[in-house]
Amino acid sequence: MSLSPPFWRQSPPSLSPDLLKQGRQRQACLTKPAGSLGRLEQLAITLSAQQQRPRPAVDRVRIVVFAADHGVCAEGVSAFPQEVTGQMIANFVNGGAAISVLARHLGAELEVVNLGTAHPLPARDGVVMAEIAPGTANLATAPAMSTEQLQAALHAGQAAVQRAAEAGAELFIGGEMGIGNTTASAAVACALLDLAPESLAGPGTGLDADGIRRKVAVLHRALQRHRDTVAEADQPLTVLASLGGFEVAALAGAFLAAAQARIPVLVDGFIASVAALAATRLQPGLADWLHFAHQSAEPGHARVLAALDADPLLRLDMRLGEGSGAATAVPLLRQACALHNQMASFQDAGISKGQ
Ligand SMILES: O=C(O)c1ccc[n+]([C@@H]2O[C@H](COP(=O)([O-])O)[C@@H](O)[C@H]2O)c1
Ligand SMILES: Cc1cc2nc[nH]c2cc1C
Repeated sequence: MSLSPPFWRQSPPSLSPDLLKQGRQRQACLTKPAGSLGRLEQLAITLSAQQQRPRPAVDRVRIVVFAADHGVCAEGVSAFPQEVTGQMIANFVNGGAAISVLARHLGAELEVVNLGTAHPLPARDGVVMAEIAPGTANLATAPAMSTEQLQAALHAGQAAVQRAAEAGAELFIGGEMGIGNTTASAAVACALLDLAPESLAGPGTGLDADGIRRKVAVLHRALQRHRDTVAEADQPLTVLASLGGFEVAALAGAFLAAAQARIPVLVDGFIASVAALAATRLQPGLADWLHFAHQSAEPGHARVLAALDADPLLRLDMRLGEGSGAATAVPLLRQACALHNQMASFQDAGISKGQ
């Protein structure tokens, strides 16, 4: 009996050249000068090929917020205390968080997945309990997680996508919540991109200049501590295990699983983009399935987007996480689809075509 490889070893499907061509042809006959709807045109064409339908739609949007704590908080790398992660889980399901408001506004489904908080929380309605451990280990002094924990996080991402697919999701947004996760994400990006901590560490939730210097020093120590392991062959996975967070790994798993389920992904801010970077290093074909919603105010995000060759749709100086930047870009995707699907053609409207 041959065992199939784990889902993160399977390449995502490629986009149908026929549907891409059909989409381009449709855009060319709509009543507008060619190219005049700018990036909205390609957005609709790509969504059409991703969804394998000539008339794409993003009416059913699934937002999943993966939450977890980080041992590296012991180094004083965040402006906020660790208990905020658990407190925000309650806020998400009580409807008071920014992403709760945005999800309601969009008519999107919001799911919260608890991957493990420092002070374990009781089970409650509206929270998927998928605790791996009460947070990661301190990545400055030890591997953030074991291989088994990494695999559990990847599978938690896949399971969330399976629930989204069963609910008929037409677009997947992966959000995150984890005090300390800009340090873990910066560490992962430094290792994957071979960049110095100075170019990827930023204020996160609001560190001052002294705080950022401390964060940079912690990142230097972490990269030194893990330098032999992260140079190994299976790099994206060892980097995620050594330096990442449960929610970062779950996002990477979710993005890969979404592509395999042919669900387009709208990527949020710095942390989500680092997860996308690790996942595309594992499976380069994932890039065809990702739309980048915004450029966060977290300074390292620009570097990560450049490495992904991504030009995000919005620059609003947001730096919240939770999937909030991605949710903010959903109306653009909806408008791109409405224009593609509903505009009259030159022929139908009896309008003369240009050259
Ligand atoms: O998405 C972003 O670009 C982003 C930028 C800065 C901070 N965050 C959020 O802030 C938290 C991490 O910040 P910190 O300072 O605790 O590392 C975490 O819950 C993220 O969702 C998110
Ligand atoms: C209040 C608060 C809300 C958040 N949402 C995502 N990260 C966050 C960090 C803090 C501190």
